[in-house]
Amino acid sequence: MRHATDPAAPAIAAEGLTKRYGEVLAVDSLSFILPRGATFGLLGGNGAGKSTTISMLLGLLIPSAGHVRVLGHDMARDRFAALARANFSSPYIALPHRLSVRENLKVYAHLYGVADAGGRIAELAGQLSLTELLDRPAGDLSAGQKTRVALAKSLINHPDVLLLDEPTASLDPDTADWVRSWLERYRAESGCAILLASHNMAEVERLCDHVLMLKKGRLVDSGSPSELLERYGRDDLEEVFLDIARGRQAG
Ligand SMILES: Nc1ncnc2c1ncn2[C@@H]1O[C@H](COP(=O)(O)OP(=O)(O)OP(=O)(O)O)[C@@H](O)[C@H]1O
Repeated sequence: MRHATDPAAPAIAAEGLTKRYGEVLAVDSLSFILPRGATFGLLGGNGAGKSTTISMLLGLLIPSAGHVRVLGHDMARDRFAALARANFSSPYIALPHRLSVRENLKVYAHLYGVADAGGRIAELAGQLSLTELLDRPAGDLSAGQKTRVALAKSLINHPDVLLLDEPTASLDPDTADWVRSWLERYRAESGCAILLASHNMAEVERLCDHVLMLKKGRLVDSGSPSELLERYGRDDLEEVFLDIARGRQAG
């Protein structure tokens, strides 16, 4: 049965979230709460469990143990109500290549039941400088252009919760900066909660209110960027990341 979304519920509440692949404990008892309107960074080295976590939060992977609530909905029992109000972007998910950008966005608009699909696509294309690309096949776009299309796809349903896996991974520095400014503005205007997995520490420092540091699937530290800098006695988050990755203790 679908339940109405509880406006007081946090965007995401994960409790004891665990994923085991045979011998590999990809995510190990991860608990956190992402409040409405906040931006959290999910950090960790290669294989730390970021993508596995995001997949479980979206209900694409069933946890081996633990629970996730998105906007108050238990993802094990009531995930469609949550998914209608959430969205995601990942560089690992390719859009159908032969469809044009517009056709791709239309498919997603219909999947999410967007009332004025054409209007919403035109609006996002204007905001994300995609208007000239709308009638090109998605497969012909450059990596950076595909990233902007993926971002448009992730916003098609005006989500309340946005999961972004490496949103600026293949963008040149100028376009990446533009996307970061855009995300900052979007969050301020929409009140959307964002969970951002990134290897770019400057990006995390700029966009995130709070950072979750994963190592081998475990949450090894967390705090606001400024709290982490102070705790480790560092000047930038990249140095904190290296301290944690290399097992150095906080100051
Ligand atoms: N389908 C799978 N089968 C077996 N092991 C898997 C599977 N998917 C992920 N893993 C393992 O789970 C662990 C976490 O992987 P995950 O992709 O979540 O890490 P990540 O933090 O997203 O890494 P990266 O930064 O490299 O993208 C890794 O040890 C990985 O090898």
